[in-house]
Amino acid sequence: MATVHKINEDLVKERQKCTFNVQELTYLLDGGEEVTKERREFENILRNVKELQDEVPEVYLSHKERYENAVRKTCILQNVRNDFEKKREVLSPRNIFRAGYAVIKDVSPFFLHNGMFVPTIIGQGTPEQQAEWLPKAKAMAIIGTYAQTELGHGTFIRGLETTATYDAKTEEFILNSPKVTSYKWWPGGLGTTVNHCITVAQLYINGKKYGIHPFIVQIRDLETHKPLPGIKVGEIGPKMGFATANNGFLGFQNFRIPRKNMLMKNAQVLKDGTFVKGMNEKLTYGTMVMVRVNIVSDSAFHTAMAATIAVRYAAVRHQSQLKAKEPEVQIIDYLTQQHKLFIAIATSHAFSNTYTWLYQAYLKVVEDLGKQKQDHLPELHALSCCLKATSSRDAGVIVEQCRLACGGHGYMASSNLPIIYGYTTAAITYEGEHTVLLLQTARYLMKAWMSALEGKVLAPSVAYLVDWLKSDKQRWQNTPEVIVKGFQHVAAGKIKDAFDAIQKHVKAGKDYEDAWNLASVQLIKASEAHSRAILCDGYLRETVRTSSSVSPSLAKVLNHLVQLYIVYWTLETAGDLLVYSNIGKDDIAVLKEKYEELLALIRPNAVGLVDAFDISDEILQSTLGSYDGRVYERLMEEAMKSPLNKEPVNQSFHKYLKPFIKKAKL
Ligand SMILES: CCCCCCCCCC/C=C\CCCCCCC/C=C/C(=O)SCCNC(=O)CCNC(=O)[C@H](O)C(C)(C)COP(=O)(O)OP(=O)(O)OC[C@H]1O[C@@H](n2cnc3c(N)ncnc32)[C@H](O)[C@@H]1OP(=O)(O)O
Ligand SMILES: Cc1cc2nc3c(=O)[nH]c(=O)nc-3n(C[C@H](O)[C@H](O)[C@H](O)COP(=O)(O)OP(=O)(O)OC[C@H]3O[C@@H](n4cnc5c(N)ncnc54)[C@H](O)[C@@H]3O)c2cc1C
Repeated sequence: MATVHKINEDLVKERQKCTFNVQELTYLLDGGEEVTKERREFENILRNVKELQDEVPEVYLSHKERYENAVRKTCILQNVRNDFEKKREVLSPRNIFRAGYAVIKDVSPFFLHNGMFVPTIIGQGTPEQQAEWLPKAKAMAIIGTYAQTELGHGTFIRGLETTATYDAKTEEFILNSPKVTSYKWWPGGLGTTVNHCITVAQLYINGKKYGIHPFIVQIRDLETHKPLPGIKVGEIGPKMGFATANNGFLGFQNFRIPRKNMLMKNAQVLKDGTFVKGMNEKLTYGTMVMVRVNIVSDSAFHTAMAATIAVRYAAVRHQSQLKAKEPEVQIIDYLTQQHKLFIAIATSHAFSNTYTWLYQAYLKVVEDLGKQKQDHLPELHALSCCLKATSSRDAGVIVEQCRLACGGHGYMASSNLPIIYGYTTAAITYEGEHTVLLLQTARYLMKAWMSALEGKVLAPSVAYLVDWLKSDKQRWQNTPEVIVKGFQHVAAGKIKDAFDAIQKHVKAGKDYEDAWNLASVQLIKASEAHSRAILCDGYLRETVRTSSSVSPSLAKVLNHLVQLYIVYWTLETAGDLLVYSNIGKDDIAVLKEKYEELLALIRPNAVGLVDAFDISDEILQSTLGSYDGRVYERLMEEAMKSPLNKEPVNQSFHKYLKPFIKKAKL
C-alpha cells in the first residue's frame, strides 16, 4: 500500500485561509463540472497504470532510451485513451493534452500527429480525402506529422524549395529535394516515429510554379518501418528542450505519390493537369492559424504549472527574518515574492479567458468559410498572430520568473521548471517566429489605420482606432475600464506613429518595402501594444461576464486578479501611458499603492488559486510543487535516485582521481 504522507503544515494553514470555493473555480477554468470530472477520471486511470511509472527518472536515461521510453508510454497512453473512449464520450483535446504531461514528462513523439497531422486532413482535405485518411489517422493505424519547415526556410514559406511536379501521364506528383537547404527540418515525430506526413511543397505543372500546397505522403513501410525508396529521413539531434519530440529531417528523390494525395479542399489539380485556384490561397495556411489559437491555451497551462510550483514552494519555504528575534518567514510573505508570483496566476487566467473568445472567433471563421464567406479571416489572422506571439513570450518570461522565485532549488531538474521552460520557450519560435507574427499583425494594423482615416467602419478588435480619432483623450480615472481605454490609446498612438514613420520614409523617396523595414521596430511595438490592449480588454470583459454567474466570494477573487493584471501592466508600461494617454504622475503613484493593496488581497488566496488549476502531482512532476508540500523530503528522495549514489565509490576514483591525486602529492 502506498504510504500516505502528512500535508505540510504551512500549506494546511494556507488552504484554511482561502476565502472562496476552490472546486468552483476549477469547474469554471475547465469549462464545467463535467469536463473536470472527465479529466480527473482519466487522470486517475493513468495514475494506476503500473507500466507508466518510471523506475529510473527519465533525466538519467540516454537520448535513445528516453525516446524509446516516450514511445512505449505514448502507446500505452493511446490504448488507455481508446479504452476510456469506448466506454464514455470522446475526451476533450485539452484533457488529453494535459494528461500527456503525466505520462511523457517532456514532449510526446506523437505530438504533431494529434496537434497538426489530423487537423490538417480535416482543414485541408476534401470530404473524399477525409473519408480515406481520417479514420486511419484517428485510430492511429497511420501516424503522421506536419513537414513544412526546411533547413533554408521556416518563416518565408513561399520560399520553400521542396518540389511536387505533376506528371499527367501517370497522374502522380514527383517529390524532390533539390538542395540541402530544401530538406525538411524540425517536424516533430519525423525522426524515427511517423510513417506519414503532410509535406508542404512547391507545385509545378508543365514547368509552371503554382505556389505551396499540402500533400499526404507515406514515408515509411507500414510493416518494416523502413524509409521507402527515394526517402531520406532521420532525427535532427538534441535541442534546448523537446527532448523526446523526435524532431526530424526529410528529403525526397523522385518520390512519386498519387494525384489524390494533394489535399484539395482549397486549390485542386485535375487529372489533365489543370490547376483550379481556391477561394483564397492563404487558406493553405489554415492549420497554422488553428495551432496559433491553441498556443494561447497552452501558454495558459504552462503558466499555471509554473505558478503552482512556485506558489506552493513559496508557502513552504522559510528564509530570513523580517524582524529580529522572530521566526524565519514564509518567503511568500515577502512583497517582492508576491510581485513575482501573483502576476503568474493572473496571467494564466488572462490567457484562459482570451483563449475562450479567440477559439469562438476561430470556429466562426471556419463556419463562414464553409459558406464561402471570408470577411473575418484577416482579423482572425491578425489576432491569432499577435496573441500567439504575446502569450508565448509572456509565458516564457513568467516561467523563468517562477524558476528564479524558487532560488537554487528552481534550477533542479526535479523542480520540473527547466522542462516547462523548454517547451514554453519553443512556442515563441515555432508556429511562426515571434517578431514575424507581430509584423503580420502590424500589416493589418496599418491597413486598419488607413481605413480609420478614411472614415470606414472597422472590425471590432480595431474599432478603438475610430474612437481615438473621433474623441479627445478621455479624462483619466484609475478604474479598470478607463485603464483599458488607456492601453487602447497607447496602441492607437503607436500605430499612428509607425504609420507616419513609413509615410515619412516613402516621402523621402524610399520604396514602401524599405520604408516598412525602417519602421519595423515601431511596427512591432505597435503590435505589442495592440496585443496588450486586446488581452486586457478581453480579460476584463470575460471576468465581468462570468462574475454574474459565480458565487460572490469567487467573483471577488476573480476581480482582484483581473485588476492585478491590469494594474501590473499599467505600471510596467507607465512610460507609454504618460506619452499616449491622459494618465498623470499622481495617478501612477495611486496605482502603485493599489497594486500593493491587490497583492495583500490576493495573498490569503494564493495557494487556493493555484490549487484551483487542479494540476495533479503526476502532471506537475515537481519536487517543489506537489500538493502535500514535502519539498525537502522529495528533493532528497529524487537525489537518491541519481545513479552516482548507487555505489559508495565511483569507479572514476580508481581510474582517474586516485592516480591524479597521487601524482599531485609527489
Ligand atoms: C500524449 C498525447 C497528446 C495528445 C495531444 C492532443 C492535442 C490536442 C490539442 C492540441 C493543442 C495544441 C497542439 C499544438 C501542436 C503544436 C505543434 C507545434 C510544433 C511546431 C510546428 C510548426 O512550427 S509548423 C511550421 C509553422 N510555420 C510557420 O508558422 C511559418 C510562419 N510563416 C508564415 O506563416 C508565412 O510565411 C507568413 C505569414 C509569415 C508570410 O506569408 P506570405 O505568404 O509571404 O504572406 P505575406 O506576403 O506576408 O502576406 C500576404 C497576405 O496574406 C495574409 N496572410 C498571411 N498568412 C495568413 C493566414 N494564415 N491566414 C490569412 N491570411 C494570411 C497576410 O495578412 C497578407 O494580407 P495582406 O492583406 O496582403 O496584408
Ligand atoms: C521546437 C520546435 C518544433 C518545431 N516543429 C516543427 C514542425 O513540427 N513542423 C515544421 O514544419 N516546423 C517546425 N518547427 C519550425 C518552426 O516553425 C520554425 O523554426 C519557425 O517558423 C521559425 O522559422 P526559422 O527557423 O526559419 O527562423 P527564421 O525565419 O530564420 O528567423 C531567424 C530570425 O530572423 C528574423 N526574421 C525572419 N524573417 C523576418 C522578417 N520577414 N522580418 C523580420 N525579421 C525576420 C526572425 O525574427 C528571427 O529573429 C519547429 C521549431 C521548433 C523550435
